[in-house]
Amino acid sequence: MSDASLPTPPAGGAKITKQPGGLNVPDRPIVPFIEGDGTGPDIWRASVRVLDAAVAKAYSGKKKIEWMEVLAGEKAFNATGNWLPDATVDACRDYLVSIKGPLTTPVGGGIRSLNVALRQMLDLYVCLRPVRWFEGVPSPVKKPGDVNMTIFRENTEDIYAGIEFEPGSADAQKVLDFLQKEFPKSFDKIRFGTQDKIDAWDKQLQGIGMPARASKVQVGVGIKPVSYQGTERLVHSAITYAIITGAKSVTLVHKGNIMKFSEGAFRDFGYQVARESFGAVELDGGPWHVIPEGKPGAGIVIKDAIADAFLQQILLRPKEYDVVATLNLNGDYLSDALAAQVGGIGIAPGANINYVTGHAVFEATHGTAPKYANQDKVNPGSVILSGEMMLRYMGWTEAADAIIAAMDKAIGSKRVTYDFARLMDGATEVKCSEFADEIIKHL
Ligand SMILES: NC(=O)C1=CN([C@@H]2O[C@H](COP(=O)(O)OP(=O)(O)OC[C@H]3O[C@@H](n4cnc5c(N)ncnc54)[C@H](OP(=O)(O)O)[C@@H]3O)[C@@H](O)[C@H]2O)C=CC1
Ligand SMILES: O=C(O)CCC(=O)C(=O)O
Ligand SMILES: [Mg+2]
Repeated sequence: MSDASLPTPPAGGAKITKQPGGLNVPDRPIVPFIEGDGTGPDIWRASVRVLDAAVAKAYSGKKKIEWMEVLAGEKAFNATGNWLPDATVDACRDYLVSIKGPLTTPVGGGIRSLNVALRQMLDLYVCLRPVRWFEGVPSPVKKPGDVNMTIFRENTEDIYAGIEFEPGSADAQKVLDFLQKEFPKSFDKIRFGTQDKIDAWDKQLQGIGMPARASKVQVGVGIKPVSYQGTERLVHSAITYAIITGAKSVTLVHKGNIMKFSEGAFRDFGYQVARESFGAVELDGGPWHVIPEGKPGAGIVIKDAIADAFLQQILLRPKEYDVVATLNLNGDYLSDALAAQVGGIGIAPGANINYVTGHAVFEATHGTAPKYANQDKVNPGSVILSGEMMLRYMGWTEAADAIIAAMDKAIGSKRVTYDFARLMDGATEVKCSEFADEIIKHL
């Protein structure tokens, strides 16, 4: 590990710590931040000014965040030769609460996702992504105000666990050989798992005039673990959140008709958690459940939906859903789709949280949007609202409320970044930094 990766704790700041029932937040907490790749630096520069201004205004200078930069992604690699230095992970662990910009992940080969790695290393099992509409934001749907959902995406399991074997590699062949020996019926379901099957297919192709090919076995294999404990902690968090916020329902979104023992298990585990931890009972013979009278959250319906149907339902009948609990990959797709319904991922915030240890890393739903890097152009709203979630998590609700109110007014002023301006009648396009100025003006 190079020394360049070691952060310098700001003098005068103190650590946030976990205490029973919540966090202990000093008046000058040290909060590590990762600037991010691509548009990350532009967005962070704009966002940090809004967060600081909101805190200064809300507490008249009595409270202040002491920011501590930690390196990850391209900036870390250039400075240290390491994409995700241990010192960065250690800082996020030691200081409990941190915030990050997006980090690039190459498609196919290359490094695995640093974003996913950080979530796994800190066991941040909930990816919390609230989706709401701000008055005036242009949207492709008729009634964007009907969308008010909170996604609880499982953050540590599923295909994102990263247990994958490269097509044509010796390891992939080992896995295929194991399946062939131990689970021959399952192996037989792999359409092109043996040379015989490939040759037979090539022959069919030649039958319709295609030239002969010398193709080999090349099967990429991924493993999709879904455990009871992983599901339990996610669904428990979602139902608890529904109780605290007075939500009407929690919907378990899965593709359990096809992936019976992974996504189907998620649904069954979810209902089990509802019954065993919250006393829910079957509604009209099941499978939906309801929390009965006399229990906290009485009346909350725990239901489920198959992911493909759910994606059309959220467009047609969004009012029927509020808290959503789902697996890692579904949650990834759903977050962007729902964000688009309320105006795009320019204002889609998120948090990765372990409610047991208190560790939390706040980050936008969007990625690095590399084509706009260093143009001071994109919407900083997602990171600003992720910061708002962070302030709320820290108990600094006055500052968080001030940001929401100012964001509302800034959007109302129609001085907005390109993503909104291109769809909003009578809007003036402003830069990323200028949109931050607009929010600060309304604090
Ligand atoms: N948590 C993380 O750090 C994440 C990282 N990534 C990584 O980011 C990289 C790029 O991913 P990509 O698939 O292009 O997805 P991105 O989310 O980075 O960008 C896709 C499109 O979304 C719009 N967009 C994104 N951010 C903003 C913003 N702040 N304001 C306004 N519009 C925005 C732009 O749309 P338009 O073109 O219409 O203007 C952009 O072209 C990949 O390496 C990916 O792995 C992706 C997601 C999350
Ligand atoms: O890690 C990445 O690069 C992408 C992750 C992602 O899309 C997400 O978490 O929403
Ligand atoms: Mg995503």
